[in-house]
Amino acid sequence: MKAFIGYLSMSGNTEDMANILKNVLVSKGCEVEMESLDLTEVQSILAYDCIFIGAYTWGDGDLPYEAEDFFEELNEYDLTGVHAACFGSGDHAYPKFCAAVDTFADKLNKRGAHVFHQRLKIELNPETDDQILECQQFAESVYAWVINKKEIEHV
Ligand SMILES: Cc1cc2nc3c(=O)[nH]c(=O)nc-3n(C[C@H](O)[C@H](O)[C@H](O)COP(=O)(O)O)c2cc1C
Repeated sequence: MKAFIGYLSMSGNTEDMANILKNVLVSKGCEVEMESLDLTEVQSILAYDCIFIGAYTWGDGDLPYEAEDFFEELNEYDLTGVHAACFGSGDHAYPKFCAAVDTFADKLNKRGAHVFHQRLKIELNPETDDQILECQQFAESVYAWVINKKEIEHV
């Protein structure tokens, strides 16, 4: 399976999540490409078996500024057949916890992608054993979901 992980991270928390996801996927034998979302063109990620989109939340539940071009570009594509999963770090001190994760999941869904039902939201840095496990289990669940769906589609 080929996976793409695109993320935005200002202080490294979402990036640490992305690295945990990557390590699990690599351990499953996946080929993983990872890059900052402000460098990503939507066209270039359509061929992956699964795309992971990660972002921290800014302002009052807003997307990071650097995510806006990618987010707008999604409007130009039909994502039918694309498998996607969303993740990000946030802070419960703000009223709209990890709202950027939902904004991305909703947009991908509207553009026709299959979006994994669970959204991975971590408080600040994934540093406790429970938080790390949650990230690892998320990657494993998404992996199993994609493999399962692709097998069904190919029957
Ligand atoms: C000005 C500002 C606004 C923020 N707004 C939100 C918010 O609305 N919701 C949220 O969950 N976190 C919010 N955060 C917290 C960040 O999302 C959090 O610190 C996150 O861990 C940063 O991730 P990063 O290290 O990947 O950049 C805000 C942080 C700052 C500095």
